[in-house]
Amino acid sequence: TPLPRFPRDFLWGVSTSAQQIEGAVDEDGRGRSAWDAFADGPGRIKDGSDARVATDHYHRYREDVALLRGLGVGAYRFSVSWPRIVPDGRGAVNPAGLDFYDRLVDELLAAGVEPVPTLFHWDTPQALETGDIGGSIAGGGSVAGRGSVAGGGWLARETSEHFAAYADTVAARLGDRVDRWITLNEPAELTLLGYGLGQHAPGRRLVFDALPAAHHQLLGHGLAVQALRARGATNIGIANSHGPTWPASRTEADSAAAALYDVLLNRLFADPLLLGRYPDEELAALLPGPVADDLKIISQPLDWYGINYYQPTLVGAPDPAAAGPAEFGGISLPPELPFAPREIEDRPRTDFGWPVVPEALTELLLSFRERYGASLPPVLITENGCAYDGVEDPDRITFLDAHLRALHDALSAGVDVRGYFVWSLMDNFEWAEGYARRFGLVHIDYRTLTRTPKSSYHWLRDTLRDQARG
Ligand SMILES: O=C(O)[C@H](O)[C@@H](O)[C@H](O)[C@H](O)CO
Repeated sequence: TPLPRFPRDFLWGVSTSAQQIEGAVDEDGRGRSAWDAFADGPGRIKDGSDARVATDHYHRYREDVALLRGLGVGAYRFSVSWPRIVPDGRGAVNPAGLDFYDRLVDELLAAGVEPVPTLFHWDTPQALETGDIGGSIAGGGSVAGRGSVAGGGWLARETSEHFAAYADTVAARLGDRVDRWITLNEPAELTLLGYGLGQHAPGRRLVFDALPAAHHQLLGHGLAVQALRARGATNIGIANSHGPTWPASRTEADSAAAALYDVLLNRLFADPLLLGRYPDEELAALLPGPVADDLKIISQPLDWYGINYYQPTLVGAPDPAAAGPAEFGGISLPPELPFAPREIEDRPRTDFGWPVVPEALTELLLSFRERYGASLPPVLITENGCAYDGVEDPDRITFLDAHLRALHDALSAGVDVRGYFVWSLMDNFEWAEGYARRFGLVHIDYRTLTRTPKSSYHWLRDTLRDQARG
């Protein structure tokens, strides 16, 4: 059966991020990012690769914009590379970096595709992580004539302020042509995987001592909103990762574990923005700085709220009888974590092993309306997608079709959702998984960098044509 009809002004788009597609990491004055440094660490990336070339989008962006035009989407969510614009994360701006996004934005507008930049998608300038300035060097320490300052990346409050200064620089250059802005991508994942478990850059395994990185990202978001508004922006959102948390059983232990997981992965990153408070007093007490004042900055009203949805999480209490530390998604969890994610059974799985649960997207949106009510601005699904191999990808078509129906169910139930962005336009560098996981609508041959639209690309093009016919 054909897809239900979405509103005429529904925003259809696709998403990517700079570190995952651009390549050209040493070109035109770009500084080093935390992911450049992380990928240089042996065994950090499963297939031993790095993002030095990725899909070479930096040189092939015209071809990629032509693929967007061919798809018929109304918008393209990409990210701006902070180290390409401000190589050391603070101080000197790199004009050649801004020139690249000028060219990309002009190419998009000429193709009738709205540019939707994310200011930060995990590629923290390495100099902010290590404190080295004047040419980031892996491993920290200062070299004569180069100097060093407090490092620590998002563990450091300064990084929030440097982020706002960078946001202002980008808005000053692109604000005349960009209407819709995204401050951060998934602060929850960066906090958990980058600072908590060490699975992602910068590779810190601080467990609960990672919490300051959460607060400083949210503060950076708030300060960036102020900077964008000061430049006249009127259409600002964030792209937060969310998914329902299901208790593994009705036992008190499992319910408590699931509730804590939901606080740490969902509510810790939504409540401060939408309710102006942290979901838990004890947790808030662990955070550095004038939290109450910071919350005023963090909770400035947004014009819309972005949700990245992939899957629900089944959570139970750690199994005391378990032989070793709990594992989840190939990540060994620190024993002090009072919860353990469990595998969701009896569901189809993507080639990444993720369960396919479209109805959980409906559940998530209804629960958000329930919890945040009038504090929830219009919603955009800023990412949804799946990893499957092959140019012929019927499973991806089935996945997208089912999630669009689930989204339409939430719309019909009155949730104010205004758009949907597929992750991703093309296969790309899937972080610690390297190039082994393919999320694209367009296949990339990493030897020749040839782009080949997959059957899902054609399906989405026809679907959008059909929707436009109305
Ligand atoms: O959600 C994320 O983790 C990121 O935003 C993307 O960069 C990922 O590549 C995608 O989600 C697939 O995992």
